[in-house]
Amino acid sequence: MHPLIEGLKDGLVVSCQAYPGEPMRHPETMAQMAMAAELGGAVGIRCQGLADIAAIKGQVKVPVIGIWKEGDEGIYITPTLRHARCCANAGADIVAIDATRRPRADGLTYAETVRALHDDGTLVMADCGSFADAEQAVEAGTDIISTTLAGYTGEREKTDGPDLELLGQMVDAFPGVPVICEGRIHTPAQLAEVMEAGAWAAVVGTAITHPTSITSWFRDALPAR
Ligand SMILES: CC(=O)N[C@H](C=O)[C@@H](O)[C@H](O)[C@H](O)COP(=O)(O)O
Repeated sequence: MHPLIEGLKDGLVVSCQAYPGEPMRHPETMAQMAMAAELGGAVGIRCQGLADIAAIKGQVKVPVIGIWKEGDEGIYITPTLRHARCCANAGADIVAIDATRRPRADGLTYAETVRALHDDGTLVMADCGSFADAEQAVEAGTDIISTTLAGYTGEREKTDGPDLELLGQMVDAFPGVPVICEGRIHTPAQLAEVMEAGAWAAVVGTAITHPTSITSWFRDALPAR
């Protein structure tokens, strides 16, 4: 296994993303967020967009998992080989890509995309939405598989917390392949649960780095006014 992936074992990766139109959507702000997460013990940073990848890579020592989102429906997480190569060129140590079985905009199959990235020497993380996606990703020799898209592609119910069932299926079926649990881990207790379920590492985003969502969780606990 690549030492960089070995280094993520039993660790917390923090996803630092601000969405289009949001006040914190600025590479310097995201780099500050990433540095703060690193100080808190993150073993890796996941981030979005070429400017953020470059800014964060210049500031943190831990590995950077880069994605490039284009739109917000269909295949939008690093949708093509070109997007993935740009992430790698911007400095990402690992590039996460959509690993669903849906047709890709550049006409390449998922396996062809992974092959081209491996030929470049790029490590690939498969953002899966179902067990069948994970099977395809493993067959293609992907370096890391994850539950990132569970609940977002219509194949799995959107669970309140992390999709523990899918995580368990992936861990059982693919021993030897690092499985990252990502998506809706909102509390330290949930993080402990996914690690106990066999996750190689976990990615937490919203609950650490999205103050607008966190504020709304607290606001929703207030009495009606
Ligand atoms: C589905 C999708 O587009 N997920 C994105 C992938 O990068 C991000 O919006 C999430 O914040 C990230 O996966 C971390 O998950 P959570 O924020 O739930 O901890």
